[in-house]
Amino acid sequence: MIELRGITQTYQGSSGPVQALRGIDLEVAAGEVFGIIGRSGAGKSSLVRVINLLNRPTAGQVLVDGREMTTLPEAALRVARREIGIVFQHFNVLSSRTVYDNVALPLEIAGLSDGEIKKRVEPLLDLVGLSALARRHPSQISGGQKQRVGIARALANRPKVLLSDEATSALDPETTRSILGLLRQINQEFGLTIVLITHQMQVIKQVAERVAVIDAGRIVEQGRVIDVFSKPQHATTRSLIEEIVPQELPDSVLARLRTLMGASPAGEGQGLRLAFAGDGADQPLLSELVRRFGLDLSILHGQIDEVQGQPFGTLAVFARGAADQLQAGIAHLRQAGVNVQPLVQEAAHV
Ligand SMILES: Nc1ncnc2c1ncn2[C@@H]1O[C@H](COP(=O)(O)OP(=O)(O)OP(=O)(O)O)[C@@H](O)[C@H]1O
Repeated sequence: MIELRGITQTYQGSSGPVQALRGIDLEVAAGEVFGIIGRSGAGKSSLVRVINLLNRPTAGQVLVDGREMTTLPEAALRVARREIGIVFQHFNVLSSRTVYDNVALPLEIAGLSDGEIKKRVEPLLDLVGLSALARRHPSQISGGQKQRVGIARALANRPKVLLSDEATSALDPETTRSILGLLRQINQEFGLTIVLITHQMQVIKQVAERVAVIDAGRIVEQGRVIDVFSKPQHATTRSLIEEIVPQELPDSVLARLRTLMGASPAGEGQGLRLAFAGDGADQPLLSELVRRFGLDLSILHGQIDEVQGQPFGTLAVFARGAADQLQAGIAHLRQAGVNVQPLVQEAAHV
């Protein structure tokens, strides 16, 4: 649906050229929810402006639905832009217009009659849950409701792609969840392709199917969200994931680990970090360790979450038992796809 080939964007800064995008290649398939994540300054805004055709890239091609956009003349570009709806961080609703009139605006610009506009706006307000608030002004609704207006307005021209540019960054976690849920619903009901640009891993975790990580103007990693989360390759990806699944153990847990280690004979007790991701994570692995290998397990710390309906997270445990059984138990976990790391260094740091 969207294909970016070798996109570069160079700005003329006050102290020389700034290379904001350095050869971006990306493919977003029709009907998918694709996330692009990066830290401040990574090039996200520059990329948004290229995808929604507000900026022509310095080099490279943008194809939407197979059509090359970068070479279109201005007038054709304005029409093509209607195929890409966009939702902004600060909602960009017009305060002088009612909720209804905000959603109607792009249709007025496109020249539809009042009757046609009504036929489109009413179901959209229904979809985003704002029918009862149609006559209110933006000052009379909440931030989450404003973003719902933004989403309905973005859908008014029946775009093929919805671009979400930090759409939930100004919202609290609960409202973020409800807006992301709405985007997911729209994706599933209408098969609309959604591209989410964000700096929040939480957003990627909640709705994206695939993700690309942008860093210093380059895509440094991309793939299925569960794969990228479970085996991050790049330092930036790892630090972004750290925000949702912290790897560092609290001092109190480390102290407990040290006590348990001190109380076990050499080789018969081991602190372990178990990282679960995707398939196999829901097997009764811990009870197997107890039953089959006769191990005693103390759970020290843990955070198991869900990514695309699959368990994801880490568990820190202290396992005690005969040395050979301990090693056999660890091998069993690894065979089941659990990433097992000994907590040796962590314990030493207490
Ligand atoms: N118009 C411009 N002129 C010169 N440099 C620019 C311009 N716009 C962006 N840049 C630079 O390009 C780089 C990428 O900026 P961009 O705004 O795309 O990043 P971002 O990931 O969106 O950051 P943020 O999340 O902070 O908005 C930065 O180094 C920025 O300073």
